[in-house]
Amino acid sequence: MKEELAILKRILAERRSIKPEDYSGELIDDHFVKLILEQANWAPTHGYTEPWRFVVYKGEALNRLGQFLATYDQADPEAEGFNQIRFDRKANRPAMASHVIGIAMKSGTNPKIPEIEEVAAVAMAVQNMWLMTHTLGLGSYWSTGEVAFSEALRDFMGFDEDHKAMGLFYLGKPAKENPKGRRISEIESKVRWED
Ligand SMILES: Cc1cc2nc3c(=O)[nH]c(=O)nc-3n(C[C@H](O)[C@H](O)[C@H](O)COP(=O)(O)O)c2cc1C
Repeated sequence: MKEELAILKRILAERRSIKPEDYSGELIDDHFVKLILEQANWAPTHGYTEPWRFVVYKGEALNRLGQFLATYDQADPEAEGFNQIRFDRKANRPAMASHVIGIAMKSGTNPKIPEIEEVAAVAMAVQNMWLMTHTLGLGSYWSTGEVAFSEALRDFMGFDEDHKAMGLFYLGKPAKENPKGRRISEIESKVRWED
């Protein structure tokens, strides 16, 4: 038990956000991606709604995703202020990863389960994936920003109006050691006990 506790504490504290710029470019075997996704499915939900939905992008699909992200950011190359360098950076970023997992939430139909609970459940599924990637020695991070929750991303991912897009989960082999974690304040400053 003591050993399990030490391992769990270490995994939770040492999981880091590792971005595509810090991936080696090596590909991860799909088998590991499936392992990661299986653990996402163990996230808890209220009422077994299991609202998480994913699309895995790999290979050429990463370039299609990049084109979508760059075009969402700057649709018109003829527009004043169009920045080609920025466009290319956005377009090329997904292909720096081995896989990118598109995250969506399927809206529930049970009025007793408000959307905030479904969002929380999807976030727990993502945390499961994040802990898995870290434990497998892989790098990952949840990328959001304006596009993450857009109908445009939902449509690009091929989900209908019953779904909400919730961003992208980048996956790759880290090129270097994970950075040290940082938190702004101690847990004590965020907790009040009442007795
Ligand atoms: C819901 C969510 C969305 C995030 N979106 C972004 C993002 O768009 N860009 C980014 O650089 N990091 C994003 N992150 C990662 C955070 O920057 C990161 O978790 C934070 O800096 C703490 O670092 P750590 O994950 O290594 O502990 C997101 C994290 C969460 C939980």
